[in-house]
Amino acid sequence: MPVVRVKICGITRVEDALVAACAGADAIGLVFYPKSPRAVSIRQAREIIEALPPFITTVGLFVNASRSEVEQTLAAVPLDLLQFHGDETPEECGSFARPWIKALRVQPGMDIAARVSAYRGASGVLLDSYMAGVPGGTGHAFDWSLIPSGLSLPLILAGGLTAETVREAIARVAPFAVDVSGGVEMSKGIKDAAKVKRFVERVRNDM
Ligand SMILES: O=C(O)c1ccccc1N[C@@H]1O[C@H](COP(=O)(O)O)[C@@H](O)[C@H]1O
Repeated sequence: MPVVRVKICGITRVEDALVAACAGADAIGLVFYPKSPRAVSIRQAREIIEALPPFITTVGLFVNASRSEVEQTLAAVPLDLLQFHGDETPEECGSFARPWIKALRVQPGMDIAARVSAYRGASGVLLDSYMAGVPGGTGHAFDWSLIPSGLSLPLILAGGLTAETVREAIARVAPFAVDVSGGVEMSKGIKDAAKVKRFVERVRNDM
C-alpha cells in the first residue's frame, strides 16, 4: 500500500506544531486568512516554524489574498508551499516562484477533472467540501463518490476528516495525502494532542 501523507492544518500554537511533528505528520498548515478563527500573524507563523524539527513541510494557506499580502508573507515567513483556497486563477497561483497547491470545493455537477486540469502547474489539488459563504475549514465531509479516478494531479483529500473516518476515506479515494483541521481540535485553532496522534496513527494504519 502506498504511503499516504498527512497535513495538519490550522496550527496556531508552537506546542500543537510539535505534537503534529512528533506524531509523524508530514506537513503543517498556517492560515493567513484574517477571517478564519485559525488565522496566524506573521510573528506567530515565524515562531511556529522556528520551533519545528527538519523535514516537516510548512504550508501557507491564502484565500483571495492580494499579491502584496502574499509577497509580504513570503518575505517574512519561510513557507515551503502555498495553498490557495479561494478563487485564485492558475496564473495567480503560479506567479510566486514557490510550489503551490490549489483547493477546489466540490459540488454536485462540477466537472472535477476539468477543473483540476486547469491548474496543471500545481504540485497537487486539494478537494474540500463546499459550504456557501465559508471558504474552508467547514468540518464537513463531501460525497467522495463524486471524485473521478485518474486525476491529473496528486490528490489531497480534505473536508471533515477525523480519526474515525480517515481509513474509510483512504480506502475509497486512495488519495496522495489527507488534510485535517477541525477533526483534530478541542476548539477552533486549538489542537487536541490525542486526536492528532490518533489521526496520524489511523492514516498509518498503526491502530
Ligand atoms: O481552517 C480554516 O479556518 C480555513 C479557512 C479558510 C479556508 C480553508 C481553511 N481550512 C482548510 O479547510 C480544510 C478542511 O478543514 P476541516 O478538516 O473540514 O476542518 C483544511 O484541511 C484546511 O486546509
